[in-house]
Amino acid sequence: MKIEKVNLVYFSPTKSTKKIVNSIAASFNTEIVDYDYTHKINSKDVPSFGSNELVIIGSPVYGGRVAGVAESFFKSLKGNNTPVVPVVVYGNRDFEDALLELSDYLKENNFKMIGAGAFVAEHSYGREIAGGRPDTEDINIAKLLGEEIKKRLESVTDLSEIQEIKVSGNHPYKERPPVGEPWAPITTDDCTECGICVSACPMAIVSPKNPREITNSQLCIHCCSCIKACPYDAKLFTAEPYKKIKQFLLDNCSSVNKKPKLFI
Ligand SMILES: Cc1cc2nc3c(=O)[nH]c(=O)nc-3n(C[C@H](O)[C@H](O)[C@H](O)COP(=O)(O)O)c2cc1C
Repeated sequence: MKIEKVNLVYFSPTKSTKKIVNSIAASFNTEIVDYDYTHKINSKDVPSFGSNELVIIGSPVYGGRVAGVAESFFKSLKGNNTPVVPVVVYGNRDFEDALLELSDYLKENNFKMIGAGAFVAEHSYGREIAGGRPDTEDINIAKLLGEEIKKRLESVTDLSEIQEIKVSGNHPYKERPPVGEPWAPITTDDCTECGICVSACPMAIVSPKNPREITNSQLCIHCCSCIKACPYDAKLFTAEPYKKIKQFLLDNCSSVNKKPKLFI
């Protein structure tokens, strides 16, 4: 069957998910439409897709699930017997139920899953955990997934000829952590007020007037986009919950680097 367009739809505060979905699309020599929803995840303006389009949908894994702030967005995407490749990107701990969850939302909305993947990237919480990922090997594996999907689509005349894919994960999904006391990054004296963090924050809570200030800590999703974007390393987390998670990650997830997992 002929694919007229490839759509990339993703939420990616620290840009690893963006890299992976772009690499999967690399082998398609057709129109590629980039729907980067990182800075408009609460938008009601959500695209719907036709049966001759391929959609590659990506989310980071937060707590073994699809990023919570993006859940409603992913649920609102509409297909029309549209081939889809759901992708989750995780920081070398585990992706648990995230890929199953994402694929469930898409199947409920008239998408047909023809391939899927869970990829590893540097953990948002620090370079010590899977630093440098996705690396060349990860990118090549993402490209390979794209090539495989392309071949599969080209080899059939109708989507019904492609067997639906099963991914790993459990029902009910892992519970999201309870909402505790809010915590947000602090700013050190190295801040030059350049404002890069203002544009990096997907929740728009770094004050444009004073980038040292977080306007609403309750909205902080701890994605680390401001921390990673700062050229002066002037933003960091010092809160206790962060320290605990970071220590856990250093103790358990920093020595053995996991491989991407493809479902094709
Ligand atoms: C709040 C939060 C929770 C996370 N939970 C997990 C997790 O459960 N398992 C894991 O391996 N990585 C986890 N990570 C790491 C991210 O999934 C990983 O860094 C991912 O590459 C981020 O995607 P992005 O670069 O597209 O923003 C978490 C990161 C954050 C910020």
